[in-house]
Amino acid sequence: MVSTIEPSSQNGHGPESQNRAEVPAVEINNLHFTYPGLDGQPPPGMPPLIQDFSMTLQAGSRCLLIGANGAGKTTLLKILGGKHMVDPSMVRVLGRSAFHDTTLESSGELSYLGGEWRRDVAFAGFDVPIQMDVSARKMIFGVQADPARRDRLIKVLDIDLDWRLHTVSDGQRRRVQICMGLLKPFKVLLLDEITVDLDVLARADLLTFLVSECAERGATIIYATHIFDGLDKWATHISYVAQGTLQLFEPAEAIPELKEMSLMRTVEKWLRADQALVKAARKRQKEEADKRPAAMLMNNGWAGGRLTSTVALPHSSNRVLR
Ligand SMILES: Nc1ncnc2c1ncn2[C@@H]1O[C@H](COP(=O)(O)OP(=O)(O)OP(=O)(O)O)[C@@H](O)[C@H]1O
Repeated sequence: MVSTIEPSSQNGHGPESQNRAEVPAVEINNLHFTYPGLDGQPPPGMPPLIQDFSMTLQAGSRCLLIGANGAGKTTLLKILGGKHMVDPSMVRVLGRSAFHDTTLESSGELSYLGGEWRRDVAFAGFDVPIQMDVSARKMIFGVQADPARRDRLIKVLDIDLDWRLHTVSDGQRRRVQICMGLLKPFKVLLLDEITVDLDVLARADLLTFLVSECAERGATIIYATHIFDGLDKWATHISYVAQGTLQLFEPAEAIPELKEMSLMRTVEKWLRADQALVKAARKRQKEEADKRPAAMLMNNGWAGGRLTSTVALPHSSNRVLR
C-alpha cells in the first residue's frame, strides 16, 4: 500500500520549494511495528500493531492523523519522532532516520510535542516538571531563539511573562509549554493532541499560526487529535488509521464526504462503520477461542480484547492514494 501525495497549491509553496520537494518531509515505507513483550520479544500469535503502512508527505503539508482510541496514532508519531527504533528504510524524516540521526531533534528540525512532553518541558538542557515555581519569562527566555519569533509566539499564545507556572491555570501553563516547544523553527512538527486545555481563542490563533508556518516556511505538520473544532479547513491531507493500518490517506479537498458534512460528522461515520465490523470480528474470535482447549490459547487465541487478525474495513486500500 503506497501513498504519495504531491504538494498542492494550498500548501503555499514558494519558488525555493523546488529543492525541498525532492526529498519528502516524511516518508513511511511499508512500516511494520510491534511492541515487545516482557521478554523483549514480540508476543506470539499477535499481528504487528502497525502493519503495511506507507505514506509520503511533501514539505508544506498539514496532515491530520485520525483514528479511534488505540488505533496506533501515538505509536506512529513516536516512531516518526525517533522514540521507537525501526529499520531506517521504513521511516525517513527529511530523508534521514529519526531514531538513528539524533541531530534531527537536537537541531530543532524535527519537533515532537506529545505525551511525555505534556508533563515535563525541556529547559536549559534538562526535562523539568512544568508545574515548578518559575516565571513564564524565565522558561521562555531560557531557550535560545530568534527574538522576533519568540515575540510572535508570545503574542499568538497571549502569554503574560510574569505568570508563575505553579499558580496559573492548566491552559495558561499549556500556552507557555507550547510556546517553548515551537520556539525553534522546526521543519517537521509532530503534535499528539496538545490543545486539550486551550480555550477557543488560543486554539484558533495557534492553528492559524501553524498554517502560516507551513505556508511561509514550508514546514510540515502531522497532528493527531480527537478535537475537530476549527479543523474543517485546516488540513491539506487526512490520514485515517484503524487497527494500526492506514485506511485512508488523501488530500482533504479530494474527500467527497467533507464536501457534504463537517469533519467531525465524517470521522464519526468512519468510526461507527469500523466499530461495528471490529465488534463483530471480536465476538467471532472470542467464540472460536472459547471452543478451543485452554492449552492452545497460550499461543493462538483470544488476546484479551485485541484482535489476533486484521479485519478488512470498508476504507481499506481503495481510499489510499497509490
Ligand atoms: N509501550 C507499550 N507497550 C505495549 N503496547 C502499547 C504500548 N503503548 C501503546 N500500546 C498499545 O498500542 C495500541 C495503540 O496505542 P496508541 O497509543 O498508539 O493509540 P492511539 O491511537 O494514540 O490512541 P488514543 O487515541 O487513545 O491516544 C494500544 O492497543 C495500546 O495498548
